Amino acid sequence: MSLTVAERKLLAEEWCKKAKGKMDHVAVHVGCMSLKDSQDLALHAAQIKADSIAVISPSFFKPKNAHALRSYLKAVASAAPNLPFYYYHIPSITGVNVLVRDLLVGIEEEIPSFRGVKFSGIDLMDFGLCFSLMKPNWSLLYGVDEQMLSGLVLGADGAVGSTYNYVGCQFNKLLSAFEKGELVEARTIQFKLQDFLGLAMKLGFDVGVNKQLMVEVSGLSLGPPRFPVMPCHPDVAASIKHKYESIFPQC
Ligand SMILES: CC(=O)N[C@@H]([C@@H](O)[C@H](O)[C@H](O)CO)[C@@H](O)CC(=O)C(=O)O
Repeated sequence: MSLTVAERKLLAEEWCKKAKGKMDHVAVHVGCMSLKDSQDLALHAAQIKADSIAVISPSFFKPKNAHALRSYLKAVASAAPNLPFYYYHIPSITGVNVLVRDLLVGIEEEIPSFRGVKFSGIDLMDFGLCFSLMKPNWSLLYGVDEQMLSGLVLGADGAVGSTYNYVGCQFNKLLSAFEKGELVEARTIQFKLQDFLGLAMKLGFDVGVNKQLMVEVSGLSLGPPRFPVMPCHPDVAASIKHKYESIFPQC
C-alpha cells in the first residue's frame, strides 16, 4: 500500500513473469483507498494474466457493514470479471471489523468470480462460522502465522503470511505433522514459532523488522522500507535472528 499504482503494476508484472513455470499461482493484491485505482489494478492483473486478485477493504472511508463492503468488492471484481476473486480480511490493519460470515451471505450471486477469503484476523469464531457458508470452489486461507495450527484445526485450506518468507520450512513441518495427525508434534512446532514471534513482537515487530529478517535469512538485498515504516535497527534484527537460530538450529 506504500507503493504508487504505477509501481504496483511493475511489481505485479515482474511477479507474473518470474513465476512462470516456477509457481502454481500468483494472486495480485489490488486493494487501494480509491475504488478507481483498485479497478485499474484489477484490470491490469487480468491483462498480465495473474491467476487471481485479492482485495482488502479501504481503511480511510470504511464500509460500515457487510452490505457496503460487498458492494465495494463487487465494483472491484467487475473490472476483471473472469479472474478468481478473494476478499483479504485484515482488521488489525484496516480497522474494518465486518464479520466475514456476514459478508459471505449471498456473495456468489453478487460476485460470480468469488473464490474465497484470506482471513488474517484473530476471531476464530468468525473464521469457523465461515465454513457453514463455504462453496466447493472456495478456499479459506488463514493468515495469522502464530495461530496457524488453530486455523488448520478449524479447516483452513491453506495459509498466507509474512513470516513464511523466512520461517517457511518450520511451518511446512507443522503442516506435514498436522496432515499426518501428529498433533503433539504440530503443537510443539507452533509453540516454538510463538516463542520466536513473541520475542520479535516484544522488540517491535513490524513490516520494517519483517523485511530485515527476510534479508538476514535469505541473504538477498531487499532495500529499505518506505516511510513512515522505519528501517529495523541492526541490533533488533541480530537479537531476533539469534533467537531464531537458537530455537531452530536447522531447517
Ligand atoms: C497483520 C499482519 O500483518 N498479518 C500478517 C501475518 O503474517 C503476521 O505478520 C504474522 O502472523 C505475525 O503476527 C499477514 O496475515 C499479512 C500479510 O502477510 C501481508 O499482507 O503481507
